[in-house]
Amino acid sequence: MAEPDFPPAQPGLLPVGDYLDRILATISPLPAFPQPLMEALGLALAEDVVAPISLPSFDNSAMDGYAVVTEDVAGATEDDPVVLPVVGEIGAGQSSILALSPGSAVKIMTGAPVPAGATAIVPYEWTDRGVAQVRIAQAPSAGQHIRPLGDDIAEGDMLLEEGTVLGPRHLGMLAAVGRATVRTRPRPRVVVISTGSELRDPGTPLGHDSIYDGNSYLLAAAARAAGAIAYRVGIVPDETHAFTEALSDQLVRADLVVTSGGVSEGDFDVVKESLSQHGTMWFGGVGMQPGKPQGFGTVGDDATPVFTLPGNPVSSYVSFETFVLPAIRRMMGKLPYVRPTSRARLTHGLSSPDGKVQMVRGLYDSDRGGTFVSPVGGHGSHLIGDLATANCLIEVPADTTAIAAGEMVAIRKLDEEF
Ligand SMILES: Nc1nc2c(c(=O)[nH]1)N[C@H]1C(S)=C(S)[C@@H](COP(=O)(O)OP(=O)(O)OC[C@H]3O[C@@H](n4cnc5c(N)ncnc54)[C@H](O)[C@@H]3O)O[C@H]1N2
Ligand code: MOO
Repeated sequence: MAEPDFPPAQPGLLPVGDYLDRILATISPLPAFPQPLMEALGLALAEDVVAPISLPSFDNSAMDGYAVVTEDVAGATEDDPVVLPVVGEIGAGQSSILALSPGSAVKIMTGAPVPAGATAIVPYEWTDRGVAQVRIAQAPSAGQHIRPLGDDIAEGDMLLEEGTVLGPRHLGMLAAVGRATVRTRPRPRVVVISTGSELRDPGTPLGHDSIYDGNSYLLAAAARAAGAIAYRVGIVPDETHAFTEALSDQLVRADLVVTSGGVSEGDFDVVKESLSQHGTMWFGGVGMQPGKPQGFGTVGDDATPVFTLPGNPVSSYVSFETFVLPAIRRMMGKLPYVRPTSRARLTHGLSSPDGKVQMVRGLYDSDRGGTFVSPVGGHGSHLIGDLATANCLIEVPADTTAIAAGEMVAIRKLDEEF
């Protein structure tokens, strides 16, 4: 990874776009290597794939029937059928009969190689299905039901360009042309650590002063949904040595680390305290609400990128969406890095702080009249119930303080593949 290039502690808020640009300039795509096809599902190709063979790789029959010479059966009708001797049978996977002599027919199955000299296939339905000889009651056109060599793919064709994200149909085609492996960028291993002495694991008793650790699940699930391999490390208490130890233990298996909590101004903000010693870590305010307090840098011998996200659940999630998701996609070589925006009509007016991009949780719905979006819940960054109801973020620009109902806004659809 490159050295992060951030301004020294600056008085104002760093604009969202500047912060993201600096993050992406620090992150490098992971080295590519050949992977078996089934491991490559959802990964970006790191090579151009050229067809090593043609498909079909030989002329073959599209029907179960008889291979014939078209001229021999040109006059065949229901009332005046043509009768030909059947000189053999070819199944799929058999090339026992290499050539057909005029005046005869060969039984042939779907997918079987068409013998040289045959110019059409007569389907069973046009015949009496004879074994020693066959009665043909309809004339095929030249080439009928023959799938010619190279009809689909020609050897040397460009099949898939570098950067293509491989889906089931791509993998099917790669296998069909004989590729067992493809060079792809692997899934980054993302370690998620949540900090806070008030946190408890779901399924354990809750004290009157404790809360369940929702964030490590939220962030690890978001990392997995983004294509990463997510390791959810349990809770680390607000103690500097505990955090430092947990981090150094985890670095061996991490391509990227995400922490939650401990980055604002509190007396127990251990993440900031522990990592501030690192020359490459930047902590500061970003012009976004929720998600103002942020930290990013690289740590350890391998310069592993670390994102320290704010602890409020909605802030953590919005920060992940805005900064970590693009970093994971860059590591995977998946373009675009940033989730695209689309337009929707606002059903209710909303207000927004001046000088910060506001990420409002929204619920969109599309019908023939267009896409409409309603803000969900309030501004509070603790409102995880509302976050779970939302299916998009409404992005309000930093210089906009109010938007009236009926106006068009930019939304990011959270559950859509891109
Ligand atoms: N004096 C100031 N106080 C705060 C400021 C500020 O500028 N000056 N910024 C506020 C903003 S904005 C945010 S966001 C939070 C960020 O705080 P931290 O990152 O230090 O997070 P914590 O204090 O540890 O926790 C905040 C909040 O979130 C809850 N939390 C934490 N971790 C989890 C988790 N894993 N699962 C569920 N909930 C979690 C935690 O209990 C707190 O309620 O700081 C503001 N304060
Ligand atoms: O910016 Mo904090 O992230 O509002 O809640």
